Amino acid sequence: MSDESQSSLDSIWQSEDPIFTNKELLDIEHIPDEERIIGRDDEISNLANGVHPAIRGGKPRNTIIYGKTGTGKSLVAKHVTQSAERFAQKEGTHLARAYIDCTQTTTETQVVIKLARSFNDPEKTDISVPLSGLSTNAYYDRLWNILDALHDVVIIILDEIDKLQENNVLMQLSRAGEAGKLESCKVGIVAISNKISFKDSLDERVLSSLQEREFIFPPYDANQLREIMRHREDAFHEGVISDEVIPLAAAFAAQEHGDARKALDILRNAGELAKDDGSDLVLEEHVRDAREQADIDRFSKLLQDQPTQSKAAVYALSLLADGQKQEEFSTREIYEQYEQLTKTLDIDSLSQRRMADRLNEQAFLDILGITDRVGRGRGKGMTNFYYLLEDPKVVQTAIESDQRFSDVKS
Ligand SMILES: Nc1ncnc2c1ncn2[C@@H]1O[C@H](COP(=O)(O)OP(=O)(O)OP(=O)(O)O)[C@@H](O)[C@H]1O
Repeated sequence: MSDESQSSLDSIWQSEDPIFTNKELLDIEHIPDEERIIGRDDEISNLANGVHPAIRGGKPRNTIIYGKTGTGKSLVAKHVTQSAERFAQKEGTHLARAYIDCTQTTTETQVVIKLARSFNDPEKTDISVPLSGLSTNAYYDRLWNILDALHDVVIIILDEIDKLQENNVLMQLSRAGEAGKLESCKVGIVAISNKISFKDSLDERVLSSLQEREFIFPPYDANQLREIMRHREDAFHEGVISDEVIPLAAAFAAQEHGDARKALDILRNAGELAKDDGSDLVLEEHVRDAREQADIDRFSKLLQDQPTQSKAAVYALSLLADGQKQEEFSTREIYEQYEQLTKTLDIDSLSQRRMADRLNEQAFLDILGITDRVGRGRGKGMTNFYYLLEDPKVVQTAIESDQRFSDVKS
């Protein structure tokens, strides 16, 4: 390596970040201090009231929290249980908590292993919890023994509980005390879900013990989103974000059902884009670009595991919707576009009916919407009309990240 390139690297390493002083404040995993949590006082005290008995070793009340994505459900659950753990310690109560992300830990056995390992202290119990090799029942036995040996009370947060593949674990955990599995330790569950309909899949007995308390977290309005961001402004150097940045990011996130995650993502990405541009200031244009990038990322993620045929059907709809006033298109209109597209892509063409099935699946994933009404033209019966839930350009860019689609327009 030449001396010249080494010295240019040195100057990069030595330089200070021109935009951020403390970027971690904008990380999604970051749990902010109490004074940075905005607009959730009622939700915090409601949950705390249910957890309260645990401070002195009593059984916390099981709770289900519902609400759309980015409404602070995980944050409030973590904050309240963390604070309870600290307070209980002062009172001499052995309170422990565990957090399970059910999108990652999806089977009954995985959940039990994770809980047993997180509540265990092998030096104090002599109980080992291997990562594999035991039956699910044997893992349960170890979990109950660990809980009785080490803890007066435990609180288990089950985040995105609708992603659990097996509900038996909910039955076991919520009824462990009554069923005589535990001698002294008390168990409280805080279950979190984006979907109210998740209850439909539960056994009556599990449901009645899980939903001793039930809350719905409302979306944030633009004022609250502004405040949430203002309370993280010290992630940036003073004076670096121009005046319009936070209001604009708040307005974008408010359009998206008041999602705080989205607001903070836009703010962080706008800072990154400003840095990449070599700009000393974060400007309105960076916020606009960050928003578009956030939408593309979200859509790419939604679509990444979808089969090519499903992407082709959605892409056909996006081509129709692009640059037109008309927003909804009938199955027939989309199918004509889809057939041309499959020729360009050199892939098989499904029947109209099977293509429509693919579109219907995408509605389930929140990629598009469907209305059914009388079709255009005379003598038409009821037919489905489809519309995109995102700007067609964003949808196209997201799908074009799949190599097969990258050359369609050229
Ligand atoms: N009231 C709030 N004050 C400050 N920051 C917040 C607030 N609500 C949410 N946030 C921040 O927004 C991000 C998303 O919040 P959180 O993960 O709690 O949402 P959620 O409702 O659990 O969403 P999901 O259902 O997608 O998991 C986190 O970074 C969190 O710190």
